[in-house]
Amino acid sequence: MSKVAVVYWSSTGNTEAMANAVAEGAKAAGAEVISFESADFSADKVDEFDAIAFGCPAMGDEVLEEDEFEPMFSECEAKLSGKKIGLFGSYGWGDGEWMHNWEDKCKEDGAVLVADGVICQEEPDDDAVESCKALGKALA
Ligand SMILES: Cc1cc2nc3c(=O)[nH]c(=O)nc-3n(C[C@H](O)[C@H](O)[C@H](O)COP(=O)(O)O)c2cc1C
Repeated sequence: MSKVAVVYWSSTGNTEAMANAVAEGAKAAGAEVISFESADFSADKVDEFDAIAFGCPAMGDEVLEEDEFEPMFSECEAKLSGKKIGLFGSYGWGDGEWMHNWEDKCKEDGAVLVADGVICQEEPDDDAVESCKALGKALA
Protein backbone atom coordinates (compact mmCIF):
# COMPACT_ATOMS: atom_id res chain seq x y z
CA MET A 1 0.00 0.00 0.00
CA SER A 2 1.40 3.40 -0.89
CA LYS A 3 1.71 6.08 1.75
CA VAL A 4 0.57 9.57 0.80
CA ALA A 5 0.97 12.84 2.74
CA VAL A 6 -1.37 15.77 2.15
CA VAL A 7 0.37 18.93 3.39
CA TYR A 8 -1.52 22.20 3.27
CA TRP A 9 -1.91 25.73 4.54
CA SER A 10 -5.31 27.40 4.55
CA SER A 11 -6.59 30.55 6.19
CA THR A 12 -10.27 30.63 5.27
CA GLY A 13 -10.81 26.94 4.58
CA ASN A 14 -10.86 26.80 0.78
CA THR A 15 -7.54 25.03 0.35
CA GLU A 16 -8.40 22.87 3.37
CA ALA A 17 -11.57 21.70 1.57
CA MET A 18 -9.38 20.85 -1.44
CA ALA A 19 -6.95 18.96 0.84
CA ASN A 20 -9.82 16.91 2.23
CA ALA A 21 -10.90 15.94 -1.29
CA VAL A 22 -7.33 15.02 -2.30
CA ALA A 23 -7.07 12.81 0.81
CA GLU A 24 -10.44 11.24 0.06
CA GLY A 25 -9.39 10.44 -3.52
CA ALA A 26 -6.11 8.86 -2.42
CA LYS A 27 -7.84 6.79 0.28
CA ALA A 28 -10.51 5.61 -2.15
CA ALA A 29 -7.68 4.44 -4.44
CA GLY A 30 -6.25 2.36 -1.60
CA ALA A 31 -3.48 4.56 -0.21
CA GLU A 32 -2.68 5.16 3.42
CA VAL A 33 -3.10 8.92 3.82
CA ILE A 34 -1.86 11.28 6.52
CA SER A 35 -2.88 14.94 6.37
CA PHE A 36 -0.73 17.69 7.88
CA GLU A 37 -1.20 21.40 8.30
CA SER A 38 2.03 22.92 7.01
CA ALA A 39 3.24 23.85 10.51
CA ASP A 40 3.24 20.14 11.43
CA PHE A 41 5.27 18.95 8.44
CA SER A 42 9.00 19.23 7.80
CA ALA A 43 11.67 18.06 5.38
CA ASP A 44 12.68 15.14 7.61
CA LYS A 45 9.26 13.55 6.97
CA VAL A 46 9.51 13.60 3.15
CA ASP A 47 11.24 10.22 2.90
CA GLU A 48 8.47 8.51 4.91
CA PHE A 49 6.03 8.98 2.02
CA ASP A 50 5.77 7.53 -1.48
CA ALA A 51 3.94 10.62 -2.69
CA ILE A 52 3.04 14.06 -1.34
CA ALA A 53 0.29 16.52 -2.21
CA PHE A 54 1.16 20.10 -1.30
CA GLY A 55 -1.61 22.70 -1.07
CA CYS A 56 -1.32 26.45 -0.62
CA PRO A 57 -3.49 29.36 -1.81
CA ALA A 58 -2.21 32.35 -3.78
CA MET A 59 -1.05 34.82 -1.17
CA GLY A 60 0.99 38.02 -1.00
CA ASP A 61 1.25 39.04 -4.63
CA GLU A 62 1.00 35.69 -6.44
CA VAL A 63 3.26 33.82 -4.04
CA LEU A 64 3.00 30.99 -1.52
CA GLU A 65 2.05 31.93 2.04
CA GLU A 66 5.29 33.34 3.40
CA ASP A 67 5.32 32.81 7.18
CA GLU A 68 4.61 29.09 7.47
CA PHE A 69 4.15 27.32 4.18
CA GLU A 70 6.96 28.75 2.07
CA PRO A 71 9.74 28.16 4.67
CA MET A 72 8.52 24.58 5.21
CA PHE A 73 8.24 23.90 1.46
CA SER A 74 11.59 25.49 0.75
CA GLU A 75 13.22 23.10 3.23
CA CYS A 76 11.49 20.12 1.56
CA GLU A 77 12.68 21.08 -1.93
CA ALA A 78 16.11 19.50 -1.51
CA LYS A 79 14.38 16.14 -0.96
CA LEU A 80 11.89 16.27 -3.84
CA SER A 81 14.08 14.95 -6.65
CA GLY A 82 12.36 11.86 -8.06
CA LYS A 83 9.46 12.19 -5.60
CA LYS A 84 5.87 11.87 -6.83
CA ILE A 85 4.08 15.07 -5.92
CA GLY A 86 0.90 16.98 -6.72
CA LEU A 87 0.06 20.65 -6.13
CA PHE A 88 -3.24 22.33 -5.38
CA GLY A 89 -4.58 25.59 -4.03
CA SER A 90 -7.32 28.17 -4.09
CA TYR A 91 -7.00 31.72 -5.41
CA GLY A 92 -9.08 34.88 -5.43
CA TRP A 93 -8.61 37.28 -8.30
CA GLY A 94 -5.42 36.36 -10.10
CA ASP A 95 -4.73 34.22 -13.17
CA GLY A 96 -3.04 31.31 -11.42
CA GLU A 97 0.46 32.77 -11.78
CA TRP A 98 1.48 31.52 -8.33
CA MET A 99 0.67 27.95 -9.35
CA HIS A 100 2.59 28.16 -12.64
CA ASN A 101 5.65 29.50 -10.81
CA TRP A 102 5.29 26.82 -8.16
CA GLU A 103 5.06 24.03 -10.76
CA ASP A 104 8.18 25.38 -12.51
CA LYS A 105 10.08 25.41 -9.24
CA CYS A 106 9.10 21.79 -8.51
CA LYS A 107 10.18 20.71 -11.98
CA GLU A 108 13.56 22.40 -11.42
CA ASP A 109 13.83 20.42 -8.17
CA GLY A 110 13.40 17.22 -10.18
CA ALA A 111 10.05 16.34 -8.61
CA VAL A 112 7.68 14.13 -10.58
CA LEU A 113 4.42 16.06 -10.94
CA VAL A 114 1.70 13.44 -11.38
CA ALA A 115 -0.75 15.97 -12.84
CA ASP A 116 -1.14 19.68 -13.47
CA GLY A 117 -1.66 21.73 -10.32
CA VAL A 118 -5.34 21.88 -9.35
CA ILE A 119 -6.57 25.41 -8.78
CA CYS A 120 -9.98 26.86 -8.03
CA GLN A 121 -11.38 30.30 -7.34
CA GLU A 122 -12.26 30.67 -3.64
CA GLU A 123 -14.38 27.73 -2.40
CA PRO A 124 -14.04 24.51 -4.47
CA ASP A 125 -17.16 23.73 -6.52
CA ASP A 126 -18.13 20.18 -7.50
CA ASP A 127 -15.76 20.16 -10.50
CA ALA A 128 -12.85 21.30 -8.37
CA VAL A 129 -13.63 18.68 -5.72
CA GLU A 130 -13.60 16.01 -8.44
CA SER A 131 -10.26 17.32 -9.77
CA CYS A 132 -8.84 17.16 -6.26
CA LYS A 133 -10.05 13.59 -5.82
CA ALA A 134 -8.45 12.69 -9.16
CA LEU A 135 -5.18 14.23 -7.98
CA GLY A 136 -5.34 12.08 -4.84
CA LYS A 137 -5.99 9.00 -6.97
CA ALA A 138 -3.00 9.82 -9.22
CA LEU A 139 -0.79 10.00 -6.14
CA ALA A 140 -2.03 6.73 -4.59
C1 LIG B 1 -3.14 38.43 2.14
C2 LIG B 1 -3.81 37.80 0.97
C3 LIG B 1 -3.17 37.81 -0.27
C4 LIG B 1 -3.77 37.24 -1.39
N1 LIG B 1 -3.14 37.30 -2.61
C5 LIG B 1 -3.73 36.77 -3.70
C6 LIG B 1 -3.10 36.83 -4.97
O1 LIG B 1 -1.99 37.34 -5.13
N2 LIG B 1 -3.77 36.30 -6.04
C7 LIG B 1 -5.00 35.72 -5.93
O2 LIG B 1 -5.55 35.25 -6.93
N3 LIG B 1 -5.62 35.64 -4.73
C8 LIG B 1 -5.02 36.14 -3.62
N4 LIG B 1 -5.65 36.05 -2.39
C9 LIG B 1 -6.94 35.37 -2.30
C10 LIG B 1 -6.81 33.95 -1.73
O3 LIG B 1 -5.90 33.19 -2.48
C11 LIG B 1 -8.18 33.26 -1.75
O4 LIG B 1 -9.09 33.96 -0.93
C12 LIG B 1 -8.13 31.80 -1.33
O5 LIG B 1 -9.40 31.21 -1.55
C13 LIG B 1 -7.76 31.63 0.13
O6 LIG B 1 -7.61 30.27 0.39
P1 LIG B 1 -7.84 29.63 1.85
O7 LIG B 1 -9.34 29.70 2.14
O8 LIG B 1 -7.36 28.25 1.73
O9 LIG B 1 -7.04 30.45 2.82
C14 LIG B 1 -5.05 36.63 -1.27
C15 LIG B 1 -5.69 36.61 -0.01
C16 LIG B 1 -5.08 37.19 1.09
C17 LIG B 1 -5.79 37.14 2.42
